[in-house]
Amino acid sequence: MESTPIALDIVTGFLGAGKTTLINRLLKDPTLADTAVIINEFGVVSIDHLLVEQASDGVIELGDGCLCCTVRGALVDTLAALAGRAQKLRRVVVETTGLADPVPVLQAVMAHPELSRIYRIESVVTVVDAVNGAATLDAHDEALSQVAVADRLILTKGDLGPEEDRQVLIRRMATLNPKAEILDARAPEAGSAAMFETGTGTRAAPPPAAHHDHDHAHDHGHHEERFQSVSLTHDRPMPLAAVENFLDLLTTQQGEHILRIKGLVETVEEPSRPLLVQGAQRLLHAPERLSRWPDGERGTRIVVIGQALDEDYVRRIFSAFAGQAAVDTPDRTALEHNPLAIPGFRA
Ligand SMILES: Nc1nc2c(ncn2[C@@H]2O[C@H](COP(=O)(O)OP(=O)(O)OP(=O)(O)O)[C@@H](O)[C@H]2O)c(=O)[nH]1
Repeated sequence: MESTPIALDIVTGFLGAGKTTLINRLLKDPTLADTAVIINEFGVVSIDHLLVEQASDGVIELGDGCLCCTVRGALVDTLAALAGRAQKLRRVVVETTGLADPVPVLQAVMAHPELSRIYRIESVVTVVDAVNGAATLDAHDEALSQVAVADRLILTKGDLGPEEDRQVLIRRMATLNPKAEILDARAPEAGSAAMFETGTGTRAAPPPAAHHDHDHAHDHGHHEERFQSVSLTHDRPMPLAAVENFLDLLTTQQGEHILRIKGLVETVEEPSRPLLVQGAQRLLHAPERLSRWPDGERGTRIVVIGQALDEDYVRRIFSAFAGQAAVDTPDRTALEHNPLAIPGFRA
């Protein structure tokens, strides 16, 4: 007798749109108890998996690189291993990086003789941020593709921006993908298993790519080359004010190049409780205090992902605020007093 296939759901959406936040809500839904979550990250310092609030054995982190490019093989291996191991597993949720195109991910599973038998692709859920969504769709083909292939579109951050802009974005999303249901992240279904249940049963085939008619690999090319990921680390506590000033200066000076900021900071004020800092494009979210260090390891680790980002400048201002003044780098006091004192500063 054939056993029931495991539901496979893809949660995608541009950098910082709110994928992890949504998955954390989902994991609290009791009907999702037999669910494994696979997380793929872009950037050498891994933070995402630390932020998914679940016993670590339910959450699997895939290595550095983009799921639709370098780590596709790792996903296939992970899915095969999960199927072999877990008798009770009913659903696997894959959170892609913000830059991934979900189509090649679906194709990899469906083209695999073994996996296509074990897994039933249930849905592609794309998260869109109401504040940055319009600008993101204008600037990044990846985001257009993610919206176009979705079964469900979840609109986040409706609490942050004007309702009028949100309505314009909803109309645009509906034009890009008339078949997908659009749900506000505040709706109860958005944080439950119902989000994945599209009512259409097994997808017969992966959806067509948004608007490319040429080879995927050539289309969006190599994310590792087009986007930079800068990892900043510091092993001593930093004053809260220094962290805030660093983030302010970073977004003021490099804002147009920044796609994502995410990090855990050890502060002088409360070293035992890490400060979670987050930003998406120019939007800096209010920092959050976590109750403990997720992996027990203290120290600051911040990832900045950008396009045409001035990496050297980012490192210099971080060093200055972290009190690691390098030769030629003014110290924090001088910077706070006069940010223009940074060597290489460009308006
Ligand atoms: N106010 C508000 N903030 C939100 C909402 N959804 C997400 N955020 C915040 O947005 C920031 C980014 O959210 P994440 O869930 O980490 O985004 P992500 O898509 O997983 O990010 P990447 O994995 O880096 O691409 C965090 O600071 C969240 O708290 C929302 O609906 N409202």
